[in-house]
Amino acid sequence: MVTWNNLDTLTSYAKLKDLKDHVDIKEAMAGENGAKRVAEYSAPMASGLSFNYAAKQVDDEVLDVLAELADEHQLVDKFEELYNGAIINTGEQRLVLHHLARRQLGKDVIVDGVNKRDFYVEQQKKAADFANKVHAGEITNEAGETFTTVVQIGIGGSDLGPRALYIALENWAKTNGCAKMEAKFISNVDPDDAAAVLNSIDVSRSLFIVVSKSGTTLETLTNEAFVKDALVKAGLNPSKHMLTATSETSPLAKSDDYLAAFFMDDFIGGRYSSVSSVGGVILSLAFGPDVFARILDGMAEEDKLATNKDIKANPDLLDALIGVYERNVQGYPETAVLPYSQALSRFPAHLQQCDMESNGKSVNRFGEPVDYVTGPIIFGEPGTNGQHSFYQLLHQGTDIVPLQFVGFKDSQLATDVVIEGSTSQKKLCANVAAQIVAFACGKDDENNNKKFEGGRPSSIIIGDQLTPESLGSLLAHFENKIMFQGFIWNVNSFDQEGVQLGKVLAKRVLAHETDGALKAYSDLFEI
Ligand SMILES: O=P(O)(O)OC[C@H]1O[C@](O)(CO)[C@@H](O)[C@@H]1O
Repeated sequence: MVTWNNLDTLTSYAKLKDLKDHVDIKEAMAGENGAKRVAEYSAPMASGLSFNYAAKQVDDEVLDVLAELADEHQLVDKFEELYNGAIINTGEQRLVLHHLARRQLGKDVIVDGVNKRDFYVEQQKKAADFANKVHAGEITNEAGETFTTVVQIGIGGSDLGPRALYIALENWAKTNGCAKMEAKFISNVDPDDAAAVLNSIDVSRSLFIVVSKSGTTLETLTNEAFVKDALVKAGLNPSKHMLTATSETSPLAKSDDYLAAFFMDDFIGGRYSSVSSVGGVILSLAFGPDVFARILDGMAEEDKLATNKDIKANPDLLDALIGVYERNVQGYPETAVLPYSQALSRFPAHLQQCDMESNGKSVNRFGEPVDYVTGPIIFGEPGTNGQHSFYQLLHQGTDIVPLQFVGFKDSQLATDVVIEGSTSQKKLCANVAAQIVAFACGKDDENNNKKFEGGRPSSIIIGDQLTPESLGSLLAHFENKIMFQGFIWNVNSFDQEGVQLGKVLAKRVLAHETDGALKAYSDLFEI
């Protein structure tokens, strides 16, 4: 049995606090010692990735105390409880089972007589069969033509993860002969979003997946109606073009308006649902079920590493612990995620939801206020574009922002040219290497304006190439990191009351049930 305690009750946390500013990264990363750290401070991840933390503000002494904290706080035992079906989501009294959708880990979890692993696998098979039939031309439009495009209608967790994964593999799939259908996404209730997507496709050859776990989200239901209207205006029968991915208890599940329905359940939170039916259907249609299965394999392999009690062999836990040291001991309020990979352009957006919706909490899992800071602000952009934007603040601003770089030795598409002695890929890699050292070591100058203090911590996840497997491992790494941080802060990372309030108020505005400031703002828009 594990015990759930606040971070500030731990002996190891008191010890950790004594290690504030213990490591001067500028000094640690200088000369041969820096080279030694790069070689030593590296934890293998799944799919050939590795987590290199040489430029983080840690040394063996800090790492030892972080290991003590992991033990004292029973972090790996808590993970075990989670995947074996304990009620970890205390706010909503729910199990947290997204790891089961990756088909591995733990005992069978039976709820109301249903084996949950079997349920998720069954839904994956259903999506695979459906996708295979669409690709084989066995499921067509009413004119007998094949479907060429699939459009996901969803928002938040029903959009960001699947979209980030699709973008990550879109061009890889084209180069590797596994691009089956083009995918598009409609999320915003701004009519320009749906209109722009509809204008860019042949609706008669398109499938639309209405993705909503609850089946009640205003934006998604509005966009569904928007698309149905376009189908009807084009003389098409919406029920021959629309699919749904939803929970079995949602209003969408009871409708006959869909060509097919795929299910998930309340035990997989929206932001952790990318490889449940929420992302599984569109990714299987876009790339084929085999590619989707490869993403799952990459996730499962990384999940296994997250069960290691040795923090140096558990990169997800180690990353989480270092992040807590930076947030709670060093007092850094943000973290930037900086992939040096254009294919990962939407990955930071997905992580923003995953991390901030999970750990942006002020009360512990029992509803009591906590006396320490919790989740950091997450933001990011792909490098090198970010370098020409907000890196100025990262290098010379008054706040220190810990950085999480991601980079690959090889490009995805293998189309490259040598210009002035190096390929574009080499230039990309040179930039990330240079940035890590520039942030850590800085640069002295007599002119203060040109002086870089350095001492700015970063880590890098590095791999050979972004493939379905490494993408899956990368996603699982961050999901697991966020989960471990939630355990450390003793918050419930699996509900999101903070985002529900806006939804309720918007409905009140539309129903004209407002007064005071809400009415005044509504009037500004003549609602
Ligand atoms: O899948 P649903 O039920 O439409 O919810 C969509 C999203 O709405 C939220 O509740 C808040 O935006 C997210 O957590 C969730 O991913």
